[in-house]
Amino acid sequence: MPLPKAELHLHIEGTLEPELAFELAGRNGVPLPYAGTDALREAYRFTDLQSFLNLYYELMAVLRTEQDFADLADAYLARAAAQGVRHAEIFFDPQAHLARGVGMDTVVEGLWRALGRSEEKHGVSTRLIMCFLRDETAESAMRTLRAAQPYLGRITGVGLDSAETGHPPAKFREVYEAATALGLRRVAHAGEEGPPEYITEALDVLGVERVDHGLRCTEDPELVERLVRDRVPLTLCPLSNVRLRTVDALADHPLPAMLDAGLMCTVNSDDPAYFGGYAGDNFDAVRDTLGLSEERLRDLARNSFHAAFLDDDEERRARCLAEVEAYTFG
Ligand SMILES: Nc1ncnc2[nH]cnc12
Ligand SMILES: [Zn+2]
Repeated sequence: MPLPKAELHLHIEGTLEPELAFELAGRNGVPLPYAGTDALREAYRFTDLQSFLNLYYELMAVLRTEQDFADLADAYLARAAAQGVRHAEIFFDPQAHLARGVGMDTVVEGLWRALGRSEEKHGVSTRLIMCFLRDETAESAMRTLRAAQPYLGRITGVGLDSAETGHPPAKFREVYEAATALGLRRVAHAGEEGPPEYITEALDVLGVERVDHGLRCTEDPELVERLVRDRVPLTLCPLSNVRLRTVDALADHPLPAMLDAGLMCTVNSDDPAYFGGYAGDNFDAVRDTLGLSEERLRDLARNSFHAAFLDDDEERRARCLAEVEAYTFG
C-alpha cells in the first residue's frame, strides 16, 4: 500500500496519456500529426518549459465534449488513487479550451462528471482550481473569471500557469483581487523558470496561499526565511523539473536542502503523462535518488494535507493525517 498523500499541483490536461489522446482523436475525428502512440511519446523530449507547452496545447485539440473531460479526469483519478492519492486539487486551463471553441460549461461540467463521483468511486476527494494563462492578457484572464462565475460552486480557487519568463505575477493584480472578492482561494506558479522576485510578487501582489514550484526561492536567503517563517507551502514537482531541465538531474534536486532549511515542501506530478510519472512515482523517485528517509517522506505527506484547501472539511483532513501517522513503510 502506498503512502497516503494529497496532490496539490496537477494539470488535468497534463494527464492526457498518448493512448487516450488517440482514442479521443478517433472519437472526435481530430487528426493528429503522429503515426501512433510510440511516435507521440518520441516527441516528449523537452528542452525547456516552452517546448513542453507547445505539445501540451497542441494535443488539447482532441478534448471536445463533456465526456472527453470526464474520461480524462476519471483516468487520472484511478491512477492517482492507485498511487496513494487521497485528495487531489486539480488545475485546468479554460482559456486554452475557450480559444478552440469549447465552452466553460463543457469543461467544468465534464470534469465534474468525474470529480463529483470521485470520493465514492476512487476514495479521492477533489477540488478544482482554474488557472489563468500568464502569457495571455490580464483582460483575457478577467473575461475568463467572469465566464466562470456561474460555475463557482464547483471551483475552489484560481492559479496562474503557462510561460513564466517575462510574465510577472503583478500583471494579474486586478484579476486576483476580483477572485478574492468572489471567495476564491489563490495559488500561482512562480520560481519554476522565473526569478525569485516572481515568488515575492505572487505573495505580495496576488496574495497567494501556496506557491506552485517555488524552486528558485533557494537563490534568495531572505525569501527562504520568509517562506519558512510564514509556513508557505511549495508544490514541488521533481520529475517535471528534470524533464523541463530546470534541474540538471534528479540527484541535483534541491528538495533535501529545502526540507533541511525548514521549507514546507510538497511533492506532486505537474503533468504526469508527459513527465514520466504520477504522484507516487515522484515520491519513489525522490526516495530512491535523493535518499529521503521514511520520516522525511512522511513529512511530505503530512505537509500535503496541511496545505490542502480542506478548510471546509476538516474531518477529512484529520482522517487523512491519521492515515499518514498510521502508515507503515513496506
Ligand atoms: N509546469 C508547468 N508550468 C507552467 N505552466 C504549465 N502548464 C502545464 N504545466 C505547466
Ligand atoms: Zn504546473
